[in-house]
Amino acid sequence: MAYKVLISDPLSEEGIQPLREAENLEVDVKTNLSADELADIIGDYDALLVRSQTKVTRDIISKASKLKIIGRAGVGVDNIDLSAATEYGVIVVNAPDGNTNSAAEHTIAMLMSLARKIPQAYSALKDGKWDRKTHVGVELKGKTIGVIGMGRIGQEVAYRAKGQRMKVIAYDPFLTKERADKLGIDYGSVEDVVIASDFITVHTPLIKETKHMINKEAFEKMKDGVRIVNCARGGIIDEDALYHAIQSGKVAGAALDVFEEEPATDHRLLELPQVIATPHLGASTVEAQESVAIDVSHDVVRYLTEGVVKNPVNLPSVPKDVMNKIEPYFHLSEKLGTFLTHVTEGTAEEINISYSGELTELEVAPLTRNTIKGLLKRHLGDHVNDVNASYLAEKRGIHVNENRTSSTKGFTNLLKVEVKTKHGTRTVAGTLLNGLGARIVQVDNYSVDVVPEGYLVFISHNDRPGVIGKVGNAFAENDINIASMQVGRSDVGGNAMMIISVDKQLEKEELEQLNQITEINNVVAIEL
Ligand SMILES: NC(=O)C1=CN([C@@H]2O[C@H](COP(=O)(O)OP(=O)(O)OC[C@H]3O[C@@H](n4cnc5c(N)ncnc54)[C@H](O)[C@@H]3O)[C@@H](O)[C@H]2O)C=CC1
Ligand SMILES: O=C(O)C(=O)COP(=O)(O)O
Repeated sequence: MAYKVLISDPLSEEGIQPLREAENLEVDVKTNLSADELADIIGDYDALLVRSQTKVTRDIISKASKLKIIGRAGVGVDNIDLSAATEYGVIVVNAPDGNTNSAAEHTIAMLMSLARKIPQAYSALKDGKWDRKTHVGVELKGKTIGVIGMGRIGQEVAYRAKGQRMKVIAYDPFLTKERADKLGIDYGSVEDVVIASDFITVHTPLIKETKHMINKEAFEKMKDGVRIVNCARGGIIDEDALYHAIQSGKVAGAALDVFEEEPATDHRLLELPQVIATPHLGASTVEAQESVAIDVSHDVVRYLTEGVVKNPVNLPSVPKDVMNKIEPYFHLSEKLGTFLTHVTEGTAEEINISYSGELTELEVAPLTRNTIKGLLKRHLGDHVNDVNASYLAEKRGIHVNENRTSSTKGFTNLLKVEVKTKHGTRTVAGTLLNGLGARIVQVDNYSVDVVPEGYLVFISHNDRPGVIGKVGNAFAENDINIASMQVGRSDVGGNAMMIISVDKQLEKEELEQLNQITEINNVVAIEL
């Protein structure tokens, strides 16, 4: 059956060609949907592509029973409920690089328009007024511009501002002195930037930490006559505080491309002559739109066909070369998790995952997620995936510890998973044998050699003569073929276990028959 993709904001037609050309993909473009209309149809779709307009709320995500991926053709994902997406196992991807240049150029255009009052002069002239007195501007040369947020766009803006012969002072939690020196700019705290600047431009994401970071207190610290630019996100600047700072004369002007509530057609800031504005046009160029749509379309196709993406937002990104190295262990890690769900009694409280040998040199976080997925999937169902596995474990109060050890027990690589419940601890370890594939090599303290595949029967029993024969007879009586059998014991006459590979899943009665054997304490049928 074909995957269905919904595009709910206007995207470049050239940019979505990868979707149109992909096999097995049906693309619907339905823009300007109300929240209710989107909620009504989202259940039919496997992928949703948006810009900043569509609000992808928890309600929408909860109704999106088939949804696997949300693609944001742009940078900011504040219109998408990321926690809900993660919880429901929906991966979110964006296109972080495609609109950097356009947003930086727009910021500079706004900065110059603000300094020279171009929109106000244009508007007056269009109204038939040749007014050269009201529209006297200020120069940029020699002025200080404060850049808050020195990511992709902030850096490009700083670079261009230097081209205007401005002094640049910046703040970003990741900006180091070395980097600032290299860029030929000053750096300081938010307060340093706010105090020193004639112009302030913000380029952070809108997150808890940045919401209203430019507020009443910040305005009070600024130079009189400061000018403000926001081409990042409405809400980074407190709009009420900005309004009052302009009215009081503290702020000489503001250039705004973004607003707390969009569309912002009826906003009191727009009534102020000192405010110039555009309707969220930072990324609206032919080039940027084509680029972001191409990037996000490729990720959607890749995810639906191969399960990999380049720009994940709610999953750490794993470089391709790293992925190639860890990929062979994926199967093993999930199977170890699944094996443990069968043989563990009670609810997992702690999961300890140890990586040894060659594995210690690899980026193992994706394997940890995959192991957790294996541990949760049997009870929670197929909606458990790489996106939500860690979240679901955390939500259930399961502590997951990941560590690297030198103890390889002679294997070149060893992946050991330990699950602690109220009833005790169970351990299983596996390895990837060169040329032979995955093997389970340890269950608790017993060494075994089991292919983690197909149907297994796990028997705990007391080490007595004749048990193996009785088990063999029971299998023969029920016409069940044994492909392989592993037996281990702690000490002579003590606890022992068997792992038997069989050709089919055992029926309930067959398991009960095995349980009747006096020496047997427990029998579990495992499907891997
Ligand atoms: N107006 C428009 O159409 C467009 C707006 N944007 C917006 O521009 C903003 C920046 O985008 P990019 O540069 O691509 O993102 P980015 O992720 O490359 O840069 C954001 C920077 O903000 C920094 N940051 C985070 N918290 C901070 C804090 N508390 N104080 C100072 N800096 C902080 C980060 O360390 C990072 O370096 C985003 O909000 C994005 O949504 C992006 C493209 C177009
Ligand atoms: O990429 C971003 O963060 C933007 O703000 C661009 O938004 P848009 O795709 O033009 O609605």
